[in-house]
Amino acid sequence: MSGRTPVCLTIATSDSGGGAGIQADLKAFAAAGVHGTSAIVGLTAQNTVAVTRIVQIDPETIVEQVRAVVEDLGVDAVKIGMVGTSTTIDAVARALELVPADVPVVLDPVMVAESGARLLEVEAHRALVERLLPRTTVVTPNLPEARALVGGPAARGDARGAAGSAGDDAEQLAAAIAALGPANVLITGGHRDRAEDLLRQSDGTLTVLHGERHPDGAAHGSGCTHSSTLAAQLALGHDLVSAARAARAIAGEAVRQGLRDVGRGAGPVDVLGLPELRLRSAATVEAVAPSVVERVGAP
Ligand SMILES: Nc1ncnc2c1ncn2[C@@H]1O[C@H](COP(=O)(O)OP(=O)(O)OP(=O)(O)O)[C@@H](O)[C@H]1O
Ligand SMILES: Cc1ncc(COP(=O)(O)O)c(N)n1
Repeated sequence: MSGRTPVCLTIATSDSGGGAGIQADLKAFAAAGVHGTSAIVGLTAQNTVAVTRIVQIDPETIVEQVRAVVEDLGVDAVKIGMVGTSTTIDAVARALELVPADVPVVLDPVMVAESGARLLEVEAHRALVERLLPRTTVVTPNLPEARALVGGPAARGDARGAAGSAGDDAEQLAAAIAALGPANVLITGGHRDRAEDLLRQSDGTLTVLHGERHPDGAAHGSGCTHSSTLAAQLALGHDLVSAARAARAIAGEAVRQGLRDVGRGAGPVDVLGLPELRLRSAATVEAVAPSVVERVGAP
């Protein structure tokens, strides 16, 4: 990577609760030390308990956001998150034509929220597979999303109930997804017993990314944080295996230190280490305050 600050672009949807989506992506970019930009394709009225409204942004505005970023700032890696509908997927596919072909694209095929709400219309599955997967450098489904990509049931409850074990079908699923066009497939392990990720590279090489599982952490936004960190690591010039290891480690840590005291449902991950930041900013304020405080007049 040259001396220029790397730029990452997230093409995704806003989470008003700040745990997932665009908000999680920009935090993950900042935590990785890259400049984050965004093309917002939709809005959710969402908190840690429910998603109560979803609105799509019009297709031309989606394309224009990507154009504005690409033409001026340049883009070193793209992350795609919740896209919602086939109309939006079509706009995202058109927007990707503005991104140079050698720029890596990480696709997190978001389908169902942690709180259970459906985030990708069922009839949009096909568009996602046909329009986005062929331009994808790494697709990062969790186990239920992996099953849905190859035509299985999409409901998160299905896979939560059948949380994977050593004998689950991640390897076969990764091979079947690879046949749909993405260069590499990374099946994330949040819904498996051991929180292991499985990376299948374009040459068929399989790598298991181990890490501690944090059952008592807070995981709303773990997938968004993972895929954005992966994109940022690629933008920084790291090879895919190193980037995937870093994404696994950082997402796991963000779950471990997740904000269980925020919201009544599944709390948001914390990729920045907010308690530590709070201490540091208090110390900074302490350090600069004497130089800016001037007492004028009598009490
Ligand atoms: N409880 C956990 N402990 C440790 N690591 C975790 C845990 N849950 C998820 N991870 C890690 O976080 C990353 C994201 O995985 P996950 O399977 O949760 O994605 P996801 O289901 O797509 O997330 P989301 O529901 O936010 O879209 C992976 O690297 C995974 O191993
Ligand atoms: C806008 C948006 N994007 C992605 C997710 C998935 O994240 P999670 O499964 O952790 O709820 C979400 N809930 N909302």
